[in-house]
Amino acid sequence: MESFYTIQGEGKFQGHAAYFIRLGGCDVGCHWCDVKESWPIDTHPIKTVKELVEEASAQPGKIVVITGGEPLMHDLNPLTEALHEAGFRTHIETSGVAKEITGVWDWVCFSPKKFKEPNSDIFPLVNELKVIIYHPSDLSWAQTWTTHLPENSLWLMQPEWSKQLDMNPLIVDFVKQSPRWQISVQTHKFLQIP
Ligand SMILES: C[S@@+](CC[C@H](N)C(=O)[O-])C[C@H]1O[C@@H](n2cnc3c(N)ncnc32)[C@H](O)[C@@H]1O
Ligand SMILES: Nc1nc2[nH]cc(C(=O)O)c2c(=O)[nH]1
Ligand code: SF4
Ligand SMILES: [Mg+2]
Repeated sequence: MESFYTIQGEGKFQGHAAYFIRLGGCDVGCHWCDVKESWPIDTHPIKTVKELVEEASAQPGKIVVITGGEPLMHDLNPLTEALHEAGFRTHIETSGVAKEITGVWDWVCFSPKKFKEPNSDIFPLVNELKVIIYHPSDLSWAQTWTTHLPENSLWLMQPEWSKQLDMNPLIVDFVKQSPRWQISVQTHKFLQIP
C-alpha cells in the first residue's frame, strides 16, 4: 500500500527510526482500525521485493517494520530473506490471522483481535503481545493470551486512540497492580508523524 521512513511509535522499539512497509489487504474487520484504507487487497500499487529493499536501503535506519493491513495475508519469506541479506532487522506488526505464518523475524509484535482467531503457530514466535484496550472488558480478555506465549515475551496494553481518555486510567491502575504488564501509547500520533 505504502512505505515510509519514520519513527516506530509503539511498543518496545518506540522511538527508533524505522522503515515501514505497509502491505495491502486485511479481512479481520476491527471497527476501530486506524488504517481502513489498507483493507482492499488489489487496489494498491504493486512493488517487487527488489524495489522495496532498494527503497529501504536509501535510508540510514536498519530496522524495517512490515505492517498492513494484515501482512501475513502474503508470503513474507522472499521479502524478509532479502531484507536480511541487505543487513536489516525485520519486525512485524500482526494480528496473527493467517493461513500460514511466513517470514524470518527479529521481532514479532502480536496484536490479537476479538473479531477473528489467530493462527496458534504464531505463539512461540511472539516477542511482544500488544492488546488494544477499547472497552473495560478488554483488560481481562488481554490476560487470556499470556499463557500461550514465551516466558520472556513483553505484554503491552495500548489504548484505542479514540477511547484513550476513558481507558488510560483503567490501564494505569491495572499495570500498577500487575507490573508484568506495560503500557504502549501511539507516540507517532502525538508527534504528528506517519
Ligand atoms: C493497523 S495494525 C496493522 C497490523 C495488523 N493488522 C495488526 O492489527 O496487528 C498496526 C497496529 O495498530 C494497532 N491499532 C490499529 N488501530 C488502532 C487504534 N485505533 N488505536 C490503537 N491501536 C490501533 C493494531 O492493533 C496493531 O497493533
Ligand atoms: N510511526 C508509526 N509507528 C507505528 N507502529 C506500528 C504502526 C502500524 O500501523 O503498524 C505504526 C505507524 O503507522 N506509524
Ligand atoms: S487486523 Fe490490523 S489492519 Fe486489520 S482491521 Fe484490525 S487493526 Fe486494522
Ligand atoms: Mg499505525
